[in-house]
Amino acid sequence: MSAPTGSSRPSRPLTKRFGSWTTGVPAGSTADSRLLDTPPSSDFTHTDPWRVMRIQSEFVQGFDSLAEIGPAISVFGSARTKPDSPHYQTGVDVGRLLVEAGVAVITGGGPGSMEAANRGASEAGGLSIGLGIELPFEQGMNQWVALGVGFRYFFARKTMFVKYAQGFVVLPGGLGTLDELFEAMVLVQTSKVTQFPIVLVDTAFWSPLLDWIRDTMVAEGLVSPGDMDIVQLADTPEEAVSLVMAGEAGTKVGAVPRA
Ligand SMILES: C/C(=C\CNc1ncnc2c1ncn2[C@@H]1O[C@H](COP(=O)(O)O)[C@@H](O)[C@H]1O)CO
Repeated sequence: MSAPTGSSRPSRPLTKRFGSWTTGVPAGSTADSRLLDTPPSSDFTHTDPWRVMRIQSEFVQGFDSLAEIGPAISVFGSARTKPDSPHYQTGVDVGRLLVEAGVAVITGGGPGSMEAANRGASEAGGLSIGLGIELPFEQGMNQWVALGVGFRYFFARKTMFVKYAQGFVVLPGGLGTLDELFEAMVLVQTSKVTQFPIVLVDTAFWSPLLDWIRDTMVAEGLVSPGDMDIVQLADTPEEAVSLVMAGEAGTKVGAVPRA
């Protein structure tokens, strides 16, 4: 029997995901991946314009949910950090100190360092926010999130991390953390955001990356020497929070204030 095609495709059960109803999808597939993948046939292409409505709804939901959170700092870091890791305790302390400094804490809402920062914020009685992401393997929001917003699309979610935060604290992490860090660095480098401190926690972890940027990218003229000032290094939660709250790093001379 041949595989069903086009509109004859069997319907799938409805599944509740992140507060909105969606049709179930094959394992390993997400809305993000289906949008970005090359379509197997032209039938599929015709559904892309309608996805704009879904994408739009993510921005509307995000803007609506976060409009009144007040000052906030986004905290990034590994989803794989274990609770007994020193990085986890650093995340807890960063979350707590940010709340004590008077700001809300925004994370990706997942496990590891995200959970740690949400936990610190929550235990300190502050606003603990998680911006969850639909992943092929189901992953709920961590238990320390008080205000959770779910996203299907990484790009919509990333907009929220920047738009609703006045700075970033970045704990040790992997590719996801690097993606978020470099997005923020490029936004400052290109003056898309101003007065946006980005603080990397743990000099030993981040120095090899910064050395490579300086010794290779700057040396080859691919990055300006001044761009190294976009990020600052810290070794303790106190230092990280002090730097991010000072809010001066990454300021681009002549740039217009953020709208
Ligand atoms: C890997 C595992 C779960 C992943 N769950 C995630 N939930 C929410 N946000 C995530 C998740 N994974 C990555 N992110 C985002 O990227 C950053 C961490 O990525 P890294 O590669 O671990 O550095 C983080 O800031 C999130 O925004 C199972 O444990």
